[in-house]
Amino acid sequence: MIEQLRRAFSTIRLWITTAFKASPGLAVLMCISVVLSSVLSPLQVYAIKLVVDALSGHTPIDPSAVLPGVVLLGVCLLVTAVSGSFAGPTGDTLDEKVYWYVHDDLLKLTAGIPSIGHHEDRRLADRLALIEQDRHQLAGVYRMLSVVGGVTGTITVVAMLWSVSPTLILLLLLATAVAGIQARGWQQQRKLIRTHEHLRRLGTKITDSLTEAPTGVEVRCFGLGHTLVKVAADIISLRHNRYARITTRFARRVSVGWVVYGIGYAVAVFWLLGQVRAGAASIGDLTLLLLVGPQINTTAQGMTNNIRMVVGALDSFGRYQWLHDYADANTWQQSTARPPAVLTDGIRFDRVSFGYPSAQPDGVPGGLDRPADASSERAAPTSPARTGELQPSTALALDDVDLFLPAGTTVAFVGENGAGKSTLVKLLARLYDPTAGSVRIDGVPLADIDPAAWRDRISAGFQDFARLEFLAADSVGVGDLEVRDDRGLIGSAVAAGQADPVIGSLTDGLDTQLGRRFTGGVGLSGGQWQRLALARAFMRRRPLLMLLDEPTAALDPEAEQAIYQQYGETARRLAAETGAVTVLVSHRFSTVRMADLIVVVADGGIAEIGSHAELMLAGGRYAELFELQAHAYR
Ligand SMILES: Nc1ncnc2c1ncn2[C@@H]1O[C@H](COP(=O)(O)OP(=O)(O)OP(=O)(O)O)[C@@H](O)[C@H]1O
Repeated sequence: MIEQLRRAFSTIRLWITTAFKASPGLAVLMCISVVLSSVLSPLQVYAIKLVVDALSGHTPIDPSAVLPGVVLLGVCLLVTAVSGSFAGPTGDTLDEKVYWYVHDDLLKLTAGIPSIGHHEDRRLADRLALIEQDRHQLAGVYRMLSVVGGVTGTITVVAMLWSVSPTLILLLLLATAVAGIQARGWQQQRKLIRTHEHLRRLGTKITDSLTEAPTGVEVRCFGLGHTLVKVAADIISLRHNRYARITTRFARRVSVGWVVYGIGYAVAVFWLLGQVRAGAASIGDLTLLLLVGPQINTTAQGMTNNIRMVVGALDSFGRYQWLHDYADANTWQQSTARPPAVLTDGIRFDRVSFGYPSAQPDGVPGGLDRPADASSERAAPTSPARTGELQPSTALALDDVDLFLPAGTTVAFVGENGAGKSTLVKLLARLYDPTAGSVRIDGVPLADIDPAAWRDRISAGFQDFARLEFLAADSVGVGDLEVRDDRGLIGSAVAAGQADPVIGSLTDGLDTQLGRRFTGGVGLSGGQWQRLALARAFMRRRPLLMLLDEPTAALDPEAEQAIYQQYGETARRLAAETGAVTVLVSHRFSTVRMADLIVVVADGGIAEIGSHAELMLAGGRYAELFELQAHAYR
């Protein structure tokens, strides 16, 4: 209970502060405008009643009796006109500013998480998408003030109806009941949107695969176009049909409700007319009821809209708060140790087990008829374990691994697809923390080392390399941000990564814009992109760890040979300078055999370990695979 209150309080605080942080001046202006507009509208009606009462039954007309009503009406109209003229543009500008503020904040939150587990977390993806869709809900505190305005407006209408006859309050109650049905429909629509978000994302993803270049080739070769269009349409229409059913059901109920209200209002007018005839009510009272009539249902709808808006905003800000909590729980702030200047002992896996977050039960996307549990929406991720980052997995990619990588050595990981080689590499880069056990750097747990400081001391080349569509110089230079503009170092890295021919083929050399989507941008082949990625990896000057996870898969044999020669030289130099460990993942045994230590990974564990000569002598799995490949090349 206390925890829920604390969360509600921090959500409301986030709601209030967001608009003021995004644009304090505009937020204040909008607050003033909302309060004014909520008070002025009922006041105008009251002013008309004053005028009518002053006029009726008084001949000749007494100007002094009419004056207060006329002055009040004039002031109301003037202030409404002035505040109305700036409210629209001010509100739009504030909405835009809040949207971009939240957008930037979300990017900072997600980019600030040092692990990559959150990229695979369905709950995070759902919430990010919902926040994006609900951006108008986030647009500020002045909407909260409209609730205050709504309450003021309601009290005024109640007072006016009461002044004519307390029985007329029944009209407001009737209108509120109808508006309540409308709000309930809206609530069900929102629930459906929330619980079916994964279907929308799935549909969009399939549609994207039809329009994006990398997938477009296979979609055409396999003639998948029509099938995928149908699958996407089925998924989207499933969500749409459920939504439409709710909309129609509630539209019917609400229409009936307003017809009943209309009849009630007509009865009230005729009843009051009778009262006027009988001298029990004034013409001013009848005028007031006629004028207030349309306001009764606007007030009732305003009231329910306000409740709906508050609930919606609390929902959106709850999600926004959840993301803040998620990021806080995953920043690894407690990791403050510095990596060693040089590696003297080595890197040790100490009883390491690991399961991917997406292999957690909660990470499995809901099936078409099994939407995500909406009740989990508001639960706060108070610790990494609750975010799914470190929960024990049902499917372990690594199971109780003990492994030592001595300082100054080159170590090769070999094994079948899915054995766990890349997972070992990811743990070494601390892209995830182990589920159990620890990775130690010269005896210090990697989990205690500042992730940014550790990444500064590693260099990496991956099979799934990034195609950074920047200027060619930047695409390489960002490999070490501190020296990203140093053309001398970039030139050496380009040479080491065998990317000279790539840069040489570009019209403006290093100053060429990469990426066909940019004006004057140049498209590269897969192998050319990979050479730039390798050059980027060579930007790091004193790494303690070089990670090469099949980094040459897209290269021609000549370039691959040259690259490994280069890596061999760099590994020897670094081993002498920093005691660096070079880790190589490869399926090519001609490359693997050069390593000091070969680790055969199988089923998430270590099957064999030793030098090429030792493993060949042992005649186990490595020797078998080596012979198989050597035979194929003979
Ligand atoms: N992001 C992920 N989410 C869930 N499971 C994953 C993820 N990445 C890998 N796995 C699973 O973890 C296990 C080990 O995968 P890993 O990528 O480490 O294998 P690998 O030995 O590098 O294979 P390959 O030679 O094909 O690259 C596999 O069962 C794989 O399906």
